[in-house]
Order: sequence, then C-alpha cells, then structure tokens
Amino acid sequence: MIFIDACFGKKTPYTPVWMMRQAGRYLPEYMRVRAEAGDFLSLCKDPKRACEVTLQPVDILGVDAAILFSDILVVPMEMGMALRFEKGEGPVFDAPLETKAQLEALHVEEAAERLEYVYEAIGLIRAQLAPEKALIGFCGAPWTLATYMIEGKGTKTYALCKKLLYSDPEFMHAILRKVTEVLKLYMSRQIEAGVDAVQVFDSWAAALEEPAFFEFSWSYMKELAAYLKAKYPHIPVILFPKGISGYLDKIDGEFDVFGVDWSTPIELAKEKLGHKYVLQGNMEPTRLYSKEAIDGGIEHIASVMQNERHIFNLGHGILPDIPVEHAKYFIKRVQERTKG
Ligand SMILES: Cc1c2[nH]c(c1CCC(=O)O)Cc1[nH]c(c(CCC(=O)O)c1C)Cc1[nH]c(c(CCC(=O)O)c1C)Cc1[nH]c(c(C)c1CCC(=O)O)C2
Repeated sequence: MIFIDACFGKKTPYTPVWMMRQAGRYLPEYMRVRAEAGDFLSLCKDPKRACEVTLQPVDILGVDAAILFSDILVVPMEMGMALRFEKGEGPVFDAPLETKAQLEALHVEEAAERLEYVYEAIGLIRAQLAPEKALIGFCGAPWTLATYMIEGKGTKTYALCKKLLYSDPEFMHAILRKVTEVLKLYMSRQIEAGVDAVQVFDSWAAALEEPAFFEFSWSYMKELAAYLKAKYPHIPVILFPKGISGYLDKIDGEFDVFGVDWSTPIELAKEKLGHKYVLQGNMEPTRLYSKEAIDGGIEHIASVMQNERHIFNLGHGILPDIPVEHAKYFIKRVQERTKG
C-alpha cells in the first residue's frame, strides 16, 4: 500500500493523497445514503451504510486511502452522554459534564463494547476496499472530545473548559485520563477489526496557550500514540493537532506522521519536524473553490516536499459546498504532479 509505505517514510511512485472529511455532504451520493439512513447518527450506527459512504470517495475521486465513516463524538456518546445533531447548530450534549459524580458515571470498557457497530463497519469496508488502498481509523484527541463534553456543543471561547482547566486542573486531568483510557481500547479494537493506520484529530488544540497545550492536550495524545505503537508497531499513527505552528519546537513522542494544518507554513513544518516525522497536509481547503488556486497550492507544497516523507491532504476538512469536479481535479493533479 503506497499510503502505508509513505507513512513509514519509504519512497513511493507518487505522493499518496486523501482528504480530511472526504466522505461527506459535498458528494450527492453521500446525501442520498444519509437520507436513506434518516439522520447522521443513524448513518454512523449502520455498518452497511457507513461502509458504503466510506468507499464513495475512493470510487469517485480515486484517493489513495479511505477514512472510516463515523464521528469523533460517538465515543463520549457511548460513554453515556446523550448526543444529538441539530441542523445549523451541530452536535449537542444536553447534559454537559459539570460534576465529579457525572464523570464517575461514564463508562470505559462498556463504551468500547458499545462501539461494536464501528468495528463491524471496518470489517465490511476492509473486505470491499481494493487491497492497494489503505483504511484509516480515527478518534478525536482527549482534549478536543473534552471540549464538547464540557461545553455541550461547539464553542468560540472555550470559556467553560478553560474555567475548569485553570480553576480545577485535577478535575480536568481526571476527565482527560478517563477519555484516554476509552480511546486506548477503542483504537485497539479498530486496529483488530482491520484498519491499516489511525489518525487522532485534535481539532481544537489551538484553543490552548503553550504550557496548557502540552499539559492538557499533547501529553494525552502522546500517551495514546505510545500505547498504540508499543502494541501495534506495524500500524502508522498520525497525529493532527490543528493550529499550533508556534509550538512545533517542542513536539516529540512516538508516532509516525504529523498532520500539518493549513495555517502552518509547510516549509516551517519541514524545517522543525520533517527529519523526525513524515508530514501530512496541508493545502488550504478553500483553494478547492478554484482550479487555479488548486494548481498554485499543489505546486507550492510539492516543490517544498519533493515527494519525500510526505502525504498530500488538505490542511483541514473539505467544505460541503465544494464542487465534486474540483475535488476530483485536486486528487488527479497531486497524483500527476508528484510522479517520479
Ligand atoms: C470536530 C470534529 C467532529 N467530527 C470530526 C471532527 C474532527 C475533524 C475536524 O476537525 O473536522 C471528525 C469526523 N467527522 C466525520 C468524519 C468522517 C470521515 C471523513 O470523511 O473524514 C470525521 C473524521 C463525519 C461527519 N461529521 C459530521 C458530518 C456532517 C453531518 C451531516 O450533515 O451529514 C460528517 C460527514 C458532523 C459533525 N461532527 C462534528 C461536528 C462539529 C459536526 C457538525 C459540522 C457540520 O454540521 O458541518 C465533530
């Protein structure tokens, strides 16, 4: 698998490419299956349909890896927090985490068991995916999951999380420790079900100042990655802490690929981390609105990375109103430009 070779820094015939959020609303085929399923969470819990939408971008766009279709928030949901997705509002936990008793009541082993529908989807996908294409499993970082669990929904200020973090850091650590324990079990089960690589999304890493990032986010990412690398050395681990270009000097730990977000200059990531980790990324996702902008973005990244120790991707998820034709163009142009 060229994607897996690239994760381990091996030379590949071209730079493999996939897109974060590649299974999603910009694809009419996805919208059709979601409508059949009823709603988004029902789709996540339906292994056959989750398999179908995971495979769509591989068939339609020709990406080199599939990413499991699910959501990071199924983990706190199966730990026992009721979750709904509201139109225009995004995810909502109606009873956000406020007290130690609530934390105490959340499940660990049972949560990993209840996520059986994810493992079942992985089995179906791996059986249908072409052998040369990789299947990426994923989870949210403990910090990013904790932001939703504490705020109850997306937030601009992270006020509740930060109030807790600075006023009762021990409680914050207790939350992060419990989530990390579930993620160790969950990612082990994903690997045993058949994923070829795993990515941890720390979408809200940039909410934290430097010492807080290393204490409350990165330490748990590293702990999870080290656990998985010790247990499954053949499975590449990709870490994606979004928006932390100012902290790159202090990034370390046992993992294979560092996900570079679009706000971090790729030259800077290469200088600071390129010798230690394979880099993934980092085209500005809104460049997909224009073919000229796509060409310019690819040219810049390809000329810096030179088809070495690199996986092409966007620097965050694809937006729902991107024309499918432009997404196809991006994938094809990367594969052509990086040949040889
Ligand atoms: C923060 C986060 C979430 N989910 C995820 C993250 C981290 C990645 C990132 O930073 O983008 C991760 C995620 N969510 C989804 C995937 C599937 C795999 C993929 O194609 O990348 C992955 C990897 C499907 C999804 N997850 C969601 C959708 C849209 C649901 C729909 O309307 O069908 C999809 C395809 C819903 C979701 N899920 C989440 C939000 C905030 C939303 C609502 C956003 C919106 O409404 O646009 C939480």
